[in-house]
Amino acid sequence: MTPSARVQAAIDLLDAIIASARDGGPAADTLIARYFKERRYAGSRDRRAVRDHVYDAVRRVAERPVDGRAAMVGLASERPELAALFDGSTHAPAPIAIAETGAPPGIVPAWIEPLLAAPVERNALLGRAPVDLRVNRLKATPAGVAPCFPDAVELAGLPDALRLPEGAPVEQSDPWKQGLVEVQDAGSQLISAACAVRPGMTVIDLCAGAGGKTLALASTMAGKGTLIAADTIRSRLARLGPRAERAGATFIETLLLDQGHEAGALASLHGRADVVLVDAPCSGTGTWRRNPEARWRLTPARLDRLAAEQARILDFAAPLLAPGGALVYATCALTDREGRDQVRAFLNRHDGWTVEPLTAVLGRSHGDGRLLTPGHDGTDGFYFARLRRMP
Ligand SMILES: C[S@@+](CC[C@H](N)C(=O)[O-])C[C@H]1O[C@@H](n2cnc3c(N)ncnc32)[C@H](O)[C@@H]1O
Repeated sequence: MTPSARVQAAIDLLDAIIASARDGGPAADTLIARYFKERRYAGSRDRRAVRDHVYDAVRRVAERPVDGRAAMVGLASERPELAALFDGSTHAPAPIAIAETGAPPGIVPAWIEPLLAAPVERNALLGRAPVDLRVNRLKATPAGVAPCFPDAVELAGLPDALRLPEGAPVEQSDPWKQGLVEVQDAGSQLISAACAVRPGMTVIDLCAGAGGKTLALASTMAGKGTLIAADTIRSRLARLGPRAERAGATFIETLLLDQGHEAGALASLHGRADVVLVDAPCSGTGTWRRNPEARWRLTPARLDRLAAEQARILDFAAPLLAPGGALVYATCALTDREGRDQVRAFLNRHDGWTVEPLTAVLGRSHGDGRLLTPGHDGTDGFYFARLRRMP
């Protein structure tokens, strides 16, 4: 592909990404993979160049652009060498008209800006994310694994964490293939640690997804006790199976819930759990550095639906706790509505609960819980709180 044809390919892909964000379709990574599967003539350098154009354009724009050309023309307005590739030659984009300015730059969509928690450093939301590893204590120790990753640095206060530079190809390494390590953001590791699980406990990970945090809980529980991973999406829970096998976490049970009718499947667990983790579905505002196009997907109506769902999940989670048990609420969201205010509203709706102060190495105290941000902590953004059901 010529350099100009790569720019046109990026424009075509951006068109697809914009439509998908508007209509709730597949993620950008999936669309890019599909695009190149159908275009075998593109070599690895073409693919890398097109992908870089696409993500540079996505990262640069906060509001969903009208089309892919507007996104790329906006990027070209800051890069003369890119603007020169709009030359109208075969497979190239048409020249940029004098009045054509492209999509304006921005970090946070204007409507979300006032909803973000006040301490959030807006400028750091689109920074580069490192690769964090969690050592799986079921199979390894940090001291045993560290020599396999000479570039890794330890993270103070997170004894099982190792940090590698952005893009490190961990999944090709033997320790990953053998289940000695998992890729997991340090913020997620901190939330699992806030659950303070111990071997022998009964623990429910109520929004387990593909089990990132379930596996961390399994590691701390040393394979002893009851650990239930529940979710409403079968395909996500199915991804936990092979991961758990690789990690040697064979004691995990999975529970598929029926959206809107969760209470039935959970009835036999009422009053039994020592710890319930609610890692709720959320706006993902804390993970924009990994999914920058998520900014183009979120709408006020979607945020309303998410906030209502978070409250509903908390309400059916609460009866699962044994007296004295701990409910840990977490979201990778940085809006107060989904974090601080959601926890306060739960405490206002339910009698018999107390807040447990969290003294983590990272984050800041915010409302009844803790706020982690990319700018302050170098992790993805999270809000989490630990609540205890009074005995
Ligand atoms: C933030 S993700 C969980 C990520 C996961 N805990 C991890 O660490 O990888 C939220 C999950 O909640 C699930 N979910 C959505 N509504 C739910 C409900 N009503 N009950 C249980 N899980 C739900 C979603 O399918 C999604 O997998």
